[in-house]
Amino acid sequence: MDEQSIIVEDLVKKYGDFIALDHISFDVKSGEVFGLLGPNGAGKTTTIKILTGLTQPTSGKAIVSGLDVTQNPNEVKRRIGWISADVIVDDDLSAWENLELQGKLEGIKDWKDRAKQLLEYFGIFEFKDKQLGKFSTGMRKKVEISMALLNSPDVVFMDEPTIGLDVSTRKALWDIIKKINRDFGVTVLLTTHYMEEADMLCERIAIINKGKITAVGSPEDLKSRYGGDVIEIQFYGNFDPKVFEKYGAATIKENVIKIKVNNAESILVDMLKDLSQVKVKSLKIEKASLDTAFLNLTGNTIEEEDFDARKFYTVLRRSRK
Ligand SMILES: Nc1ncnc2c1ncn2[C@@H]1O[C@H](COP(=O)(O)OP(=O)(O)OP(=O)(O)O)[C@@H](O)[C@H]1O
Repeated sequence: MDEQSIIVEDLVKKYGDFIALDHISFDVKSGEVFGLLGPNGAGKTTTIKILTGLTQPTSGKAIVSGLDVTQNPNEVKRRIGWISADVIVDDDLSAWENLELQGKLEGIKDWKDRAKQLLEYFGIFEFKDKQLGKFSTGMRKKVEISMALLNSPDVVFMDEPTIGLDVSTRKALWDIIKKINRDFGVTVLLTTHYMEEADMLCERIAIINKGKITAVGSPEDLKSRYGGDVIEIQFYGNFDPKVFEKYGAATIKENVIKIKVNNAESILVDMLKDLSQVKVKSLKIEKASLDTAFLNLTGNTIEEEDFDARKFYTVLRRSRK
């Protein structure tokens, strides 16, 4: 299936003079898990807000599930689900009451059957009357996803779905996202600033930085196009760099040379003869990663300081309640 669930064309969003989205374009195929990967302030949330009809673009086109969001925001809202730290779930209500509220607010006639089906699917139906605030983080996420799937959406938007989660809950959530994508045929657009998450979860990724999309492709594609492997050789004593510089762009520091190549394994085979002429202390291969692709594309890494404290504490507060 190659039909597109989301089409973004030349989208611009300005807040006063500030350009939050600078002519971005990408599309998401039906049934795909697609990721917007970028640091804080890149424009990920702004993109989701436009696609979910929460804010208007300054210019450009945004089509979701065949409809222009700016012209049919309410119909689009009926066809999508949304999960984010800002989505309101009430910790004082039970899982069932939260679903009921969602069902009634959205005017979903068969909400009861659907809610039962979803809670059973996630294996938490027996806890339906338990107060949401008493759920574990993992179970709570299942309720949040059930709420997003209640209206049988075509597309689910997830804004930083795993922010603030511990590693094992994060990985469990990746499995759930993959499973709902497969079992319900739902298209998923998620935002993340975790490289590993984008790599593990997304069929395709758009790298977004300072309001611009710098590349779109599968993780493998981006790694091979922009990542590059690195061969690091440490020598005993002096060596002639020219012998190794011919294999790729090299950086030399004391008795260590790092050579950037496309495919380290095949280059090493060619290099064997040269290596046999010198005394090698150690040899290391660093395979291409999304980190190196991101660095090469944007000139920056997604640093820890990039971490969004506001969202993190929202999640933390909830999980503690
Ligand atoms: N209502 C607003 N008024 C002014 N500037 C805004 C507004 N909303 C967002 N911005 C700015 O637009 C830029 C993009 O913000 P956005 O929230 O889309 O980024 P993001 O990639 O989702 O990062 P985050 O994870 O921090 O939300 C940021 O520099 C932000 O400060």
